[in-house]
Amino acid sequence: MPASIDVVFTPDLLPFSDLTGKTVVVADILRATTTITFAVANGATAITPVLTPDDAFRLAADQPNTLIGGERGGMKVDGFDLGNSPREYTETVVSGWQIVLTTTNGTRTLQACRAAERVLVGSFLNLRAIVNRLAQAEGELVFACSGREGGFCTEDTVFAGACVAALAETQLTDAAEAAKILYQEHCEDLLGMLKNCYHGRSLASIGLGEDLEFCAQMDLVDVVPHLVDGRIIV
Ligand SMILES: O=C(O)[C@H](CS(=O)(=O)O)OP(=O)(O)O
Ligand SMILES: [Mg+2]
Repeated sequence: MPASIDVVFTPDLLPFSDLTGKTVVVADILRATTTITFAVANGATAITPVLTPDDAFRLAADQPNTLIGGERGGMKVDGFDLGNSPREYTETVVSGWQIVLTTTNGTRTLQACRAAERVLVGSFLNLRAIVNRLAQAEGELVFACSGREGGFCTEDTVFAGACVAALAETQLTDAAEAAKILYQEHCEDLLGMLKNCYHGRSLASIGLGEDLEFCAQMDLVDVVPHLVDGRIIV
């Protein structure tokens, strides 16, 4: 069991946390870490998070068997193979392919956590698998919420709180305690929480409401994606 748990609400707060030697779980429920989880569960060989579309085009140009995915403003970038909807990342589409991914919030958070000892990728889709892995971890555990354009978001914090609630008997920071309370407020209706939160309403307004139902699914897959040398693998 981890010795302590902290929750960092936005990537802008990460520079104030020394991640050295710690286990970090990155959360971007809407939608990057849900998409990554589903893609690797469906056989994507690796996912490389990058900051910009230009970085993505440059990196993919050097590598065979590579798809480029991600969004800006929630929509697929011109010239990309895939957007940031997890529903696009089916076995038929991604099995055997590596993916270069850039999104507004999630890939930025993944990049910001590289100093950590280990970086895991969490979502409701693999919550049970993440909790089982963390129950065997020692040392300090940090949940890095991706938030939205530097601000707080409910859905990532609720996910962190769900994990905190499952990891009993661990010392919690005030932020981890607050995340647990927010989860307890929403645990009976995760889909309702996704439909009501700012990001969920914004995705629905651009025709991506079906993603909310997808991202609310609990324990759909049994994988723990993790970052190794800048690439996410299982
Ligand atoms: O694609 C998403 O859902 C968001 C984009 S935005 O914040 O809605 O513009 O990106 P993510 O990095 O997955 O939060
Ligand atoms: Mg997000």
